[in-house]
Amino acid sequence: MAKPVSIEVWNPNGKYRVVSTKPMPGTRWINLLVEQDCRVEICTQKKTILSVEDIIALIGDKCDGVIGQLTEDWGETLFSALSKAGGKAFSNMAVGYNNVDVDAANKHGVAVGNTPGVLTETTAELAASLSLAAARRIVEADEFMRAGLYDGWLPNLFVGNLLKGQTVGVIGAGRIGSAYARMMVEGFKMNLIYYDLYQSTRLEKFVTAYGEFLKANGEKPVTWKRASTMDEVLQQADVISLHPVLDKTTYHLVNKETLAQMKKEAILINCSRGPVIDEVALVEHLKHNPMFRVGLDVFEDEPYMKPGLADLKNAIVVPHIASASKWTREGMATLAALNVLGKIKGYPVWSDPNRVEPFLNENAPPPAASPSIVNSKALGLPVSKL
Ligand SMILES: NC(=O)C1=CN([C@@H]2O[C@H](COP(=O)(O)OP(=O)(O)OC[C@H]3O[C@@H](n4cnc5c(N)ncnc54)[C@H](O)[C@@H]3O)[C@@H](O)[C@H]2O)C=CC1
Ligand SMILES: O=C(O)C(=O)CO
Repeated sequence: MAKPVSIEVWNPNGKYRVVSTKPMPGTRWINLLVEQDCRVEICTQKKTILSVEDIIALIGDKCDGVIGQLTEDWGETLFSALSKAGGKAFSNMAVGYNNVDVDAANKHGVAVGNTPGVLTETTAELAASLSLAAARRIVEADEFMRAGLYDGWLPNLFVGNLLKGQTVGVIGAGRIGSAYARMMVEGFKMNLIYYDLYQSTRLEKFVTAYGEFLKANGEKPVTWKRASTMDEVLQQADVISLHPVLDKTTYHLVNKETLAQMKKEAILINCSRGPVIDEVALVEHLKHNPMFRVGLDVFEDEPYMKPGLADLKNAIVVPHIASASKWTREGMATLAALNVLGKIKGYPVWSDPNRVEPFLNENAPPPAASPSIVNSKALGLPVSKL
């Protein structure tokens, strides 16, 4: 069994043992645990993705809760090990929890936390950055400059797409998809078409109000449309950004057939999860459609890219950094720690995981609750009255 060797310990005499499988940004999360009598053990092993065996070794014989990462496989084996060690809580340091088998957690009575809300704007900003970079061919142009190829202004040099007046398509208009839509509509005066299983009334009201504002100022108003099928978005949008959860319904949502429906010069952005796109089909599509561009933060077989993707000039690729702002990453660590702490202390679960701001205020103690437990109903956990 591969044993993690390198561990940093805070408050060695704490009553509750909480393990974090990775060092996380900031110190507030550590202080909050230590103040509540936790011994905090942080795995500092220099190995990016810990195996199930590594994590079993970390859990050991007695462990009250674990804070883990989206790269780890939290299934039957780990929940069984955690439960045998007396553990009652696990939190992903992520809003997405497709790496977690929630049924297995339910079976072992382990609460599963995630970190919604705190990464909404940061992730949407990266999706917007990729949209702009793809539209204006910024990465290609940067490489051209650094290669010393620029020898003077030319009318046809790196001509890209104007966003103003074009249509932005959002698939999955939840927290992040809606934030991205607002940025693109307000920032670049794009019209919106979106597809989601649920209506996003707030988003629709925002676009309507902004359209009225523009009209009152003598400008062309922006418009919105809720598509009844995803195909409508694919066919009509000039920029399409993917923001759904990853589950059975969204696996390979973008594939050979759906790619063929998109405009030849469309831009496709993915800051959700890699397997939402069939990446082999995408590589083929990019090869045959040089004006089609993509901005990818996530990959089907992370950390790897499918063969050929890295060679394509019409693809911009970044290493899953959409939530990587200091405020967000520190906030994710705080929410993950408070999820675990809340369960250990027997606190109720916060009633609205879309409203986690009170937990992020550095100048006040956090509410006595777990900010977001995804299986709270299945476990019959009490809900906070706050
Ligand atoms: N690249 C990155 O670093 C990050 C990636 N993410 C990913 O983004 C996802 C979304 O996060 P949030 O917006 O906070 O979640 P959310 O739950 O607010 O939004 C997800 C939306 O997807 C919709 N949806 C579900 N199935 C669908 C389907 N078949 N077709 C269309 N829409 C569907 C839901 O109705 C919901 O509105 C996370 O689950 C995570 O996987 C989140 C943060 C950072
Ligand atoms: O929170 C998530 O789901 C992430 O992907 C982290 O960046």
